Amino acid sequence: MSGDDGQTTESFVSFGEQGAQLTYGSYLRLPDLLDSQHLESDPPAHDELLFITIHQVYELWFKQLLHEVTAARDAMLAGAEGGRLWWAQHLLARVHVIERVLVQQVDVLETMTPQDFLEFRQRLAPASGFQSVQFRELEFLSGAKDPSYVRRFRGLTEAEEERLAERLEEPTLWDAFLAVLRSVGLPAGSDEEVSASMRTVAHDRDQHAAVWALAEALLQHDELAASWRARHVVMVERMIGSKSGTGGSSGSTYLRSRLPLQYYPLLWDLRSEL
Ligand code: HEM
Ligand SMILES: N[C@@H](CC(=O)c1ccccc1NC=O)C(=O)O
Repeated sequence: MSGDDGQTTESFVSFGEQGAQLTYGSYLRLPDLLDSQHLESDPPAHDELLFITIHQVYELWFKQLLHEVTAARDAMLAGAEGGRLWWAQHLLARVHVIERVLVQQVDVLETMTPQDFLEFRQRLAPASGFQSVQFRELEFLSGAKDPSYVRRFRGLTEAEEERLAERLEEPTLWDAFLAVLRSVGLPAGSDEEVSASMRTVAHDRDQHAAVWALAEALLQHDELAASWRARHVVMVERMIGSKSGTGGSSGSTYLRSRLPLQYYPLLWDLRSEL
């Protein structure tokens, strides 16, 4: 801004300010966000705020991951001729960074001792992470569709039930990858065909650089999901040992049974065939 004396003075210049005045707090809906931590314990257990905050942060990142993985899937479904494989790859690279944050975030919750967790743990039953709809949506969208998880959910709202049913219907990231293979003329009708096509891709990276890069990005996503499961179960054993879970499962025994899950077994098998 130029004053009468010709000197430029520091001032807050408004730009693009139209209609209602946006503020930091109103844009980010902070009144709602910061009023969403309600403790169950009474008198309040000191560590329950951390427990709630961590879970809410996870759910926000799950929402972001669903947004990114869905867009990557759609870009891949259009095949190589869609011209957006670079975009899928770009988004999957972001997905990996977020997933690393999710694994590292366990460290924060692990600063809680088992004694401090037990101050409010009994108040949580029958709630449990098992009921995280977005976590299950991510598994389904990635390729691990298992309708039995929907049947085991308790207390789903109608909207949540619909979201899960839709995820069971719609194409997965793996379906989208098969569309990419077909779009470059590689057969992907059966597992054997997919494996043979992947050997072709792996042995001719000059020709198939984009497809190979996407396969590696899927494998990275799979590996990071496995890292989260492994990190979570170790934290669980540190917190509750071999006790059963508030969600009614055997606890760490159940969680360990999920460690071998692979979203893309054919991409892992390929390693033995190269
Ligand atoms: C003190 C910390 C934690 C403990 C002791 C714990 C314990 C457990 C247990 C025992 C289960 C098995 C289900 C049950 O019977 O309850 C479970 C499942 C689960 N938890 Fe946690 N958890 C903790 C923190 C977290 C955090 C921070 C998240 C992040 C969202 C999370 C997400 C999940 C998910 C998604 C499942 C379902 C896993 C599956 O079905 O494969 N948990 N947890
Ligand atoms: N299932 C845990 C409790 C727990 O961690 C939890 C409880 C309510 C909402 C989310 C949770 N997080 C992960 O399971 C337990 O058995 O101690």
